[in-house]
Amino acid sequence: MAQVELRRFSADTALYTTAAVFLVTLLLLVSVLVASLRRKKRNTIVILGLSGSGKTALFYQLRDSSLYEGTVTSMVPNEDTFLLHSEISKSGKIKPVHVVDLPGHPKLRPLLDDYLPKAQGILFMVDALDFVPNVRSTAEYLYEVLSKPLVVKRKLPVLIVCNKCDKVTAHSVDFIRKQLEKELDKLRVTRTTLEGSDVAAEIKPGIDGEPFKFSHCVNKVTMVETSVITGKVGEVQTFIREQVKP
Ligand SMILES: Nc1nc2c(ncn2[C@@H]2O[C@H](COP(=O)(O)OP(=O)(O)OP(=O)(O)O)[C@@H](O)[C@H]2O)c(=O)[nH]1
Ligand SMILES: [Mg+2]
Repeated sequence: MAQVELRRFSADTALYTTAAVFLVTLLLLVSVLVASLRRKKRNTIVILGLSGSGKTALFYQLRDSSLYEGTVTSMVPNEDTFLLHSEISKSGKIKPVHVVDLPGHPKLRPLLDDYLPKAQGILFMVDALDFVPNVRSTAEYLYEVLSKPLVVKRKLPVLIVCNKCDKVTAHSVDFIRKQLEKELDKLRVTRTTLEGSDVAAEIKPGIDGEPFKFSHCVNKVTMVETSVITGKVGEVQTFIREQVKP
């Protein structure tokens, strides 16, 4: 009788040990998988916008909190992987962000297609001071971005950064939003009547038959006001960290 009990006891122990080993192995496998998926997650933020809107100035403000006094238009992409300057004093392991500042020169626009596949979010900069004369070209560039199949299908978040708000004559976010929505609405009609392979590949942003609104886009499109020159870029940093988790 005692022998039967002993045998049952050792059988139970063997069963529990096997189950425990199996569970630990499973847990280990899951954590390795999660870690490798986290590592593969994109950490690139792309800064776009017309020439002179302040992309390079923002890049240096984010990286070094330094004032970029340059007046030279960029001719090559400016990129680096770094911790946002505002996070440097934080303890613990923080994931660095890869920031790419793409030149606004129209001839260099095709570079966009090399960088967008790596992007986790887009900062689209607008010069709020010199906005009215450039509204059409700003809307055209923004349309190009918002209608890219990659942007729509991957639901890439776009933050429209209305820069240079330190100047009293800078336009408000509300004004810029209304004007851009109006222009994008017109572009939806004219672009679809154009011939050409690029246009054919575009996905018309917004809801068909309704006036264009950023809130109708499949991807999240939001707007903020900044002054790169005075360091008022907090909402840009928040946006970056929403896309690239620390
Ligand atoms: N007042 C004011 N000026 C700014 C601000 N941000 C940038 N600037 C100025 O705007 C000008 C253009 O800035 P850049 O950063 O070179 O512009 P960019 O978008 O990189 O232009 P490209 O390289 O030609 O595409 C520079 O003279 C900056 O000093 C700002 O917040 N306020
Ligand atoms: Mg530049």
